[in-house]
Amino acid sequence: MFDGKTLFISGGTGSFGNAVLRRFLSTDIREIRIFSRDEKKQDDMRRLYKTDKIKYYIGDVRDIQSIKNAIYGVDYIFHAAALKQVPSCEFFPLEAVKTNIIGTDHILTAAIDGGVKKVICLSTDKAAYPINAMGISKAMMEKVFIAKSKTVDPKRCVICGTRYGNVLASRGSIVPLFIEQIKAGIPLTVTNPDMTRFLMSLEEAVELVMYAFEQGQAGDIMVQKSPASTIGDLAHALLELFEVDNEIRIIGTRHGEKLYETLLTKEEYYVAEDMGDFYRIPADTRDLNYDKYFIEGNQKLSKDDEYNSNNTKRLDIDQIKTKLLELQYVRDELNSWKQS
Ligand SMILES: O=c1ccn([C@@H]2O[C@H](COP(=O)(O)OP(=O)(O)O[C@H]3O[C@H](CO)[C@@H](O)[C@H](O)[C@H]3O)[C@@H](O)[C@H]2O)c(=O)[nH]1
Repeated sequence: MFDGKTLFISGGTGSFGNAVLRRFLSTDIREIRIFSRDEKKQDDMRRLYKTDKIKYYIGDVRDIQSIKNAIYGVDYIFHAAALKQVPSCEFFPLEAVKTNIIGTDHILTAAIDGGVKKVICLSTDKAAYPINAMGISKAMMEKVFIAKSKTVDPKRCVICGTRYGNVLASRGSIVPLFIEQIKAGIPLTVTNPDMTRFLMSLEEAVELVMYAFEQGQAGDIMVQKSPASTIGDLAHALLELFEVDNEIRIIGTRHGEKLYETLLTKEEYYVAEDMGDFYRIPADTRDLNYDKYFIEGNQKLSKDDEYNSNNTKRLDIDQIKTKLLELQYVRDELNSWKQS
């Protein structure tokens, strides 16, 4: 489906963008446009990939003109640009509003005007029952793309999204931090050992976006069924893999953190379509004339549960080790550790 097509990735210099590139570079895709703010990271990628298939665009989703300048001839968009760190968004919530909410509207407006055929917006479990500024801004982002998807004929442009949990070993996340601490011989800083998180690999995150690309209809949010672990078990799994016994230091929950994450709220679980390895949360297609719809009320709501990191499949320490060893990054770190 991507043969001869041009794909635009906002926030394309991040872990997700690089994983998409690894998947597409050997295909017959015509062009991949990396759109981001950071010229240094773009330059690093230019040197790494050394291919004409990738074109680099400096711009910011906060500035719609910079998107318009880069969107001519684009067929599809993966919209990954975001402020994604929970603690920093807690201190700078307006920055999250500007990038995650208004930036998404800019991407969608430019996409519709520019004749883009499909846009996949990446969201997070933290958008479900959100309690922190990052999650609240992502929840609003979802509302923005669902509303926007109704303003355009899907034959012209389909707008949909994905929601996923913690991506193992993504930049700035807990696995690289624990590995750095192990290598430095210092205590592993665990916020709360009983906290649970959904665990996905980067490849699974790309798989979910590809699934949304193939199956997503206007306004859909696609969710991948994922296992979870406690943070305490994750720390122990890494200690066992590296065969070390660093102290585990409990540092307490950080600003805006939840004890567990939700991928489907109770209300969504009720309407979601089970698609095997995935759930599809369809957009509510009713209009504002609610009196037409009174018989469609959600009478069954109370009997169904939500889908969260406490009630999904829980990995034990051995299973976490197996999952970690699937990651090239962990294997590389482990090899260089064993050689040193
Ligand atoms: O020193 C630390 C830092 C974090 N944690 C814990 O590790 C887990 C994961 O933390 P982190 O890797 O920082 O990710 P999250 O804050 O859960 O957020 C990530 O995962 C989300 C999906 O849930 C994405 O939306 C975010 O962009 C991404 O940063 C959490 O339970 C933290 O409490 C520790 O135990 N010790």
